[in-house]
Amino acid sequence: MTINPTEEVRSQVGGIASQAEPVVSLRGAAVRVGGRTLWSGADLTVGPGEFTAVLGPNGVGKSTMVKMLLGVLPPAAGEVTVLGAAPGVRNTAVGYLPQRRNFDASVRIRGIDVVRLGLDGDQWGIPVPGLAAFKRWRAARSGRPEADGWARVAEVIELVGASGYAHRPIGQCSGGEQQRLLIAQALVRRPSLLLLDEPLDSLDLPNQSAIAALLGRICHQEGVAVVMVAHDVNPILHHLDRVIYLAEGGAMAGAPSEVITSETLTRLYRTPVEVLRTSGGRLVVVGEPEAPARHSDRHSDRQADRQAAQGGGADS
Ligand SMILES: Nc1ncnc2c1ncn2[C@@H]1O[C@H](COP(=O)(O)OP(=O)(O)OP(=O)(O)O)[C@@H](O)[C@H]1O
Repeated sequence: MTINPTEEVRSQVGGIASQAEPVVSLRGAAVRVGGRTLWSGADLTVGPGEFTAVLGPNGVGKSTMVKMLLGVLPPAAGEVTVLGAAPGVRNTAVGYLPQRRNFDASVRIRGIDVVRLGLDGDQWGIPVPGLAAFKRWRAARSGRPEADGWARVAEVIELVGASGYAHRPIGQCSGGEQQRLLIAQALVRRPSLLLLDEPLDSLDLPNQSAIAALLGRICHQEGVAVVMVAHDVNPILHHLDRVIYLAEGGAMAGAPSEVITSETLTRLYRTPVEVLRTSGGRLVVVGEPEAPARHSDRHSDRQADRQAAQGGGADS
C-alpha cells in the first residue's frame, strides 16, 4: 500500500477516534504500585495522529503509565480517558507493543504468522487486549474472517516495509526487521492508538532512526496516535508533537520545545542535563541518564538470565 495522507488511507488504518475527541486524556492523574505513588499530577492530551513520548529515569513508572492506559492498573487519582472511555473499555482500537522480546535464531515461525497473531492469537503469552470482543465483531462484520485476515496482514506488512522478509522465519530476521514485523502485528487490527514500550531499545542507531521515521509516518500520515515509552529522546525528537516527562512525584507535559530545556530536564532528572540546538535547528539532549549503550547492557543481562535459567551459560 502506498502511504498517502488521504482520509481514505487514514480510514484503512485508524479506526474510531473522531477528530474532535482526544485519543488520550489525563487530568491530574497519578499511579500507585505496591503502596507507593510513582508519579502524580499528570496532565496530557493526545489528539488523533499525534506522536507523544513518555520519558523519564529508570523505574519512574513509564511502563506503568502504558499499563494504566491499557486498563490493567487503575489511576490512583485524577481522570483518565482513552478514546473517550475509561482505560480498557476501547482496547479493541488500541495496538500494543510490549517491551522488546528478542526472537532466538532457532524460532521457525514466519514473520507473516507473527503478524497474523495480532488478529488471532496471543503475543507470546501476553493477551491481546480486547481480543475476544474483536473476534466477535470481526466475524459478525465480514462473515469471512480467514480471507479478510490474510489480506489485512499483507497490507500492514507492506505498510511497515517488511514485504521482503515476511516469509522468512522470524528468528532469521535482524533486530530491526523483527521490530517492523512486531509493529505490523500491533497495527493489524487498525488501531486508533498505538502504545509502544521502548521499541527502539537494543537497536543500533540506523535502525533506531528508521523505526522512528516509520512510527512518524504511521502517526502523521496514517492518523494513528502514537504514545511511546523511550529512554533516549534524540532518535525520535524531530517526529514528536508532545512529550510527557515523568519524575519522582510529578510529571510535566507539553510541546518538545517547551519541555525539553536544560532547566526543566536538570530539575526532573536531578542531574545536569544540557539541551543543545544543532546548526540544522534540531535539539540534542546531552547527559540524559541511561544512554542507549546502557540499555543494551541491560537487555544483554536479561538474555544471559534467560540462558542461565534454561541451563545454558551466558557464553554458551
Ligand atoms: N506490581 C508491582 N508491585 C510493586 N512494584 C511495582 C509493580 N510493578 C512495577 N513496580 C515498580 O514500579 C516502578 C516503576 O516501574 P516501571 O516498569 O513502570 O518503570 P519504568 O519507568 O518503565 O522503568 P524502566 O525505565 O527501567 O523500564 C519500579 O520501581 C517497579 O519496580
